[in-house]
Amino acid sequence: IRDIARYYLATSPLDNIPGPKSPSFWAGNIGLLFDSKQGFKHHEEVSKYGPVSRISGPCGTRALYIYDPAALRSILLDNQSIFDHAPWILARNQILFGPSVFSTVGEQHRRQRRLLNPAFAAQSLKRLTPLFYEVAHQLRKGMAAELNGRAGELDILLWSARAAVEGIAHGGFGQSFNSFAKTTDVHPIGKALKDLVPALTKLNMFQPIVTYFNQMGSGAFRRRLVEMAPFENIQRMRWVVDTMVETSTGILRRKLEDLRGGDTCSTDMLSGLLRRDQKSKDDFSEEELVAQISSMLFGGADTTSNAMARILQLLAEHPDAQDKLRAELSAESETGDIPHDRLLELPYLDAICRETLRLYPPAPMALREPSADTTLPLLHPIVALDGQLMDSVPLPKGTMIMISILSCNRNEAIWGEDALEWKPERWLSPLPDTVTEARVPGVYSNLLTFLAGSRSCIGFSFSQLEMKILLSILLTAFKFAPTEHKIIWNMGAVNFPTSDIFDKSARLPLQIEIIRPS
Ligand code: HEM
Repeated sequence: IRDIARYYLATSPLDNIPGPKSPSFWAGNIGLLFDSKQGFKHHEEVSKYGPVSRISGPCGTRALYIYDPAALRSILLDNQSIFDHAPWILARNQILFGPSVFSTVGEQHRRQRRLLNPAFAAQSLKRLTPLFYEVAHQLRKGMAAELNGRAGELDILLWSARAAVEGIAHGGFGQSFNSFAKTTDVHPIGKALKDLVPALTKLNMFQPIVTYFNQMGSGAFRRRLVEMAPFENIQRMRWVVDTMVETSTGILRRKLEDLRGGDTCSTDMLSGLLRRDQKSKDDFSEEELVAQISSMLFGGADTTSNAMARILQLLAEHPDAQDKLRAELSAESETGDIPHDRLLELPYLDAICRETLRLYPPAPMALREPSADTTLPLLHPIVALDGQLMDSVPLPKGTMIMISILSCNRNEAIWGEDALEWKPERWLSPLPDTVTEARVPGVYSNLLTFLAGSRSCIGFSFSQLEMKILLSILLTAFKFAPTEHKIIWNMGAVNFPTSDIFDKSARLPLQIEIIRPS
């Protein structure tokens, strides 16, 4: 209690940094920044205070909102050992996935990334090309069957989600969840992955106590507590986690059986990993392997499907861009699927992907917490509340940091006055000097979409290849147009669209015409 009183009564160097008023003591600005309806507007409001601003975390705690490139370099690259996930996020991820890259730190995290990296290297990904084409053709066939030879309206988010889950299943594990089958045969993992983020959001109020929960008694005792909890959302979450564990365990067992049975041909990532693993000294334990499988399922499904749906919506709204992309793809695919190397070279396809992932990053923010007092350098100095110019910000240990991927990618000081416009053409000529000079620490094209450093997205090239293959098949088979329904993009850990049809669940209707029958 004394520590809590001291925190609220003491002044902090952060009090001198300008920032917005807190809309609520309990949720602070963080609540609004994650709010599905008001989140985009609040990001815009907060970003106006500059590339670093003081915001409120839960229960009136001090937090920072950051999109200054030098500060981001310090957090994500130069001092990443002191900037990691907050303990409660690691504890939550441990419950959701087990000991995977999402929940481990330090040497264990580095070892896991070292073991996983070869599976995501360019040569390994190239071998996934036929597997992704198989998924893309299944997607095209499924959509064409649903349209039954006529133009009609389809929920493109649903079809993108099916393709993304199958992409991980085929490319990641050499298996299928029957996502394109009639509903009764579909594996429940698709629904579990779709339910995970909404269920987590509804459990937000329990998140700060999750660290203590993880320290209570044995695993069996904690499991019993969860089973007895009289909350629908906790029971929904239990079903999601159980489904992920059962599915991942099943995937691993089947794969091990195949390899013991002499399978030397499978090119999926898990086969490659297990073949190498048999020779490695510090290889994964079975528990770690199951945890990585669950993490790949989660990390790769929702992000990629929402990104795909966004690209198709933009193409529907920009028929000129759609025609131009179709012309580029059609010219290359007259004799069949576009070969891997050629596909990655296509300039307009690449520009469409980069521009969409710049303006609409599917995961718009990331949270971090320094484990020691430190100072953040700034590329763009700010004027403090006492009138002084600050070119660095003192940062007390334990401060919640919101890295705004969204505001960094939309920063007009870097991208120019047209930063808020969707302009694929900007990628077809050299980028402005302000972009290169800013040295944004992203692993992808001066963008923060896939973050940077030791916790950058391990699947970013995987998702690029998968999306390009899906687009190459869809654009040459169908024409996309908007419907009369209004589409709203909602803020969240991963942004998602809803429309005014029936209810408020995630969907994105588009009008689709078949232009090349299979
Ligand atoms: C458009 C698609 C994707 C986007 C925008 C995206 C974005 C991100 C971001 C921003 C992070 C960092 C989160 C944080 O530390 O707070 C991340 C981490 C991660 N992503 Fe992705 N991702 C995408 C696709 C994928 C795919 C396809 C996979 C797997 C096949 C994947 C697996 C992961 C994993 C395992 C991590 C955790 C890495 C670590 O902590 O070491 N992601 N992703």
